[in-house]
Amino acid sequence: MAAPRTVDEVEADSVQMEPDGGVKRPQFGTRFLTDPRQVFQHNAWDNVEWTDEQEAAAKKKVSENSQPLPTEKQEEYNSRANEFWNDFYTIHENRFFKDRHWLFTEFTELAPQSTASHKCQSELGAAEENKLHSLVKTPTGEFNALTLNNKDAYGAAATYRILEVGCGVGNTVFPILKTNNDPGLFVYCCDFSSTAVELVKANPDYDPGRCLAFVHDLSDVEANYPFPDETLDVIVLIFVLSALHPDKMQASISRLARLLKPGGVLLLRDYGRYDMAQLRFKKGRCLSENFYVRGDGTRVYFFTQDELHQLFTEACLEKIQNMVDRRLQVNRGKQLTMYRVWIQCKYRKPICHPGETEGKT
Ligand SMILES: C[S@@+](CC[C@H](N)C(=O)[O-])C[C@H]1O[C@@H](n2cnc3c(N)ncnc32)[C@H](O)[C@@H]1O
Repeated sequence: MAAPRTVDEVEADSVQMEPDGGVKRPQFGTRFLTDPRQVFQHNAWDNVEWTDEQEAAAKKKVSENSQPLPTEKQEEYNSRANEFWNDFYTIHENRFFKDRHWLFTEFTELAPQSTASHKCQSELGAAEENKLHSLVKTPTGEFNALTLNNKDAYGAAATYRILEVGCGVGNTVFPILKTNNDPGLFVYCCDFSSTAVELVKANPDYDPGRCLAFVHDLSDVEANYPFPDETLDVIVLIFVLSALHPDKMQASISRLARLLKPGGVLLLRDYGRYDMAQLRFKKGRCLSENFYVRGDGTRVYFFTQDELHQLFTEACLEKIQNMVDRRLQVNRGKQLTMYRVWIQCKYRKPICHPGETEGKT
């Protein structure tokens, strides 16, 4: 039986969401705690500096709880990973994660009239056109039925294509569809939990003319996507890469990089090393270094900025942003302080101009 997660573990930044839930919230990193006596005056403080003692205590806590579980147990969590997430969504349905309202201030690529995209479109020209026409032919396997039944749902005519991987019940997808009114927008979203994908499709805001949700395992790098390589403007990974086994991360990111157009961007927000959620793990939950299994069987890794940089650059993507967000969240009612550590990255697939590669080895 899955143990319920506490709301403190919610990655959704729900605690610091603006009261109006609107999209005009300030960017992260703008509210600083200068007077410690004011700590309970706001829900959250940005760019909190950790003391050396705090860092050392975190390191000690992590090393105390780093005895890995036996191989058989590890194998079970690996092979049944999607079942544990199915159970999670069967219990919580769409009530656990909150809509990501910070998306548009942090990732302007998701907002309407993103200039990067349209520049990208015009630069691609004829080669891109050819790819568009192959959109409805390419998919195989489970996508064949979809192709035959619902050709328009593939976004063949779109001018701006976003893919969200590990979309859960749509807390990123639906805000994008609601906020971004670009008529050329098409949003693909996938998750390896069929329960989550069913919940996305059952949402009244799910519009097959603008969106396609499908079951897909990110770590299965041989599996097809319902569109060809080099056709996406944006890929979004929100707290999903951390759910993969560390051994699968590199191949998965490299596979995703192939889907991006030249000039397309990959956006990520995920757990950072020594986040409160990591420090709360007790003995017997560690799978390997900085990788844990929760009470409900779902897994989570805690990244450093360097590790993510390595994964993206190895996939031939170039850095636009790689920042750590150290936030002090405050539960004013309970007078509790919680130190959160998240990492936010933007990496771009380089645009290779004709002749640029000549002479390079
Ligand atoms: C922490 S939740 C985040 C959900 C969503 N991105 C959001 O922000 O609300 C992680 C999601 O990743 C999905 N996931 C985990 N491993 C995956 C994999 N190998 N392939 C596809 N989805 C995966 C889970 O089913 C879950 O929906």
